[in-house]
Amino acid sequence: MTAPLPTPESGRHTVAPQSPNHTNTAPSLLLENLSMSFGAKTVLREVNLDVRPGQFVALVGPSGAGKSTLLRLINGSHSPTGGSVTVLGVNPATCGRKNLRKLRTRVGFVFQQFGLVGRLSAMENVLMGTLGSLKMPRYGISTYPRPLREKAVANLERVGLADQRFQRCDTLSGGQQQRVAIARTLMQDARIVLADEPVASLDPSASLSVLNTLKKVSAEDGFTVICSLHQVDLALQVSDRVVAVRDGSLILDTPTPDTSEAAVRAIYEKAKGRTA
Ligand SMILES: Nc1ncnc2c1ncn2[C@@H]1O[C@H](COP(=O)(O)OP(=O)(O)OP(=O)(O)O)[C@@H](O)[C@H]1O
Repeated sequence: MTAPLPTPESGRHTVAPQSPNHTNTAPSLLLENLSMSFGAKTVLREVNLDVRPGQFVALVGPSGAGKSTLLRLINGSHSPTGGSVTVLGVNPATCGRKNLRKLRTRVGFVFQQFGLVGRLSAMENVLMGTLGSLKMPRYGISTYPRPLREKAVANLERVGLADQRFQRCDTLSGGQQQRVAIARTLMQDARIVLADEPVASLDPSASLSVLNTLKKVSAEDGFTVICSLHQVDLALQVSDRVVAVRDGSLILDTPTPDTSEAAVRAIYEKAKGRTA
C-alpha cells in the first residue's frame, strides 16, 4: 500500500514519498532554506528537503551542481551560510564538537574511493567501523571484543563477502571493496547513510550489485540513504525518491515511480546546453 502524499506547500519542495511503516515518525533529515557560499560563489540556494526514515533517496545532477557540498553539510563537514540542516534531530552546525562526534556515529559515509586500508583484511576494515565507539585503538582482529568480531562476520555475510573476510582489501575487486565499505558502515548501526558517488569507479554490473546491496541492507535495518549518483538508470532502479540539484537549486523532488529516465536525463542535457 502506498502512503498518501502530503500536499506540497507553495514554492517549496517538501515531503515526497514516505516509507509506509514510518509515516508518523520525525524526519531523518530536514533541510530548511539551506544555502552555501564559498566566498562570492553561491553553491547551494534555499534548498528545502524532508526525508523520512527508511527512504532511499537518489541525489542526481550535473557535475558541480552542489551534491557533494550538500552531503558535507549534512555530515557537518561544512557549516551553512544560510538556513539549517537537522539530521536525526540534531543541527550539526550548532550542536558542539562532542555532540557532533556522537551524531557521526549514527551517520555512515560511503565514498567513491571506498576509504579502506588496502593492506588490511576485509574483516579488519569492517571492524574499524566500530572504532568511534571503542575507547582504545586496536591493532589486529583478535584485539576487538568477540561480539564485535561476530558482528563483523555477520555483516560481511550480509554483503556477500564472508568467504573473503581474511583477504587483503587491495586484492579485492572494486565492487567487493565497496561492499566491504558498506559492511563497515553497518558496524556503526547508522540511522542514515550518505553515499557520495559510491559506484563512480565501477563497471555497470558491479555498480548495480553494490547499489542493490546497499538497498537490501537499508531495507533490512530501516536506515535512510542519501546517495549521489550520475547513472540515471541505476538511480531509478534502486531509489524510492529522486532529488535533483542543478546550479545549486533543487529542481526536482519526486517519488521514483512518478518520473522517467528521459525526465531525469533532461536535467543533464539542459546543463550541457548551457555550457556548450
Ligand atoms: N571548499 C570549497 N571551496 C570553494 N568552492 C568549492 C568548495 N567545495 C566545492 N566548491 C565548489 O562548489 C561547486 C559544487 O561542487 P560539488 O563538489 O558540491 O558538486 P557536485 O555536484 O558534487 O559535482 P560532481 O558531480 O562533479 O562531484 C563547484 O563549483 C565547486 O568548485
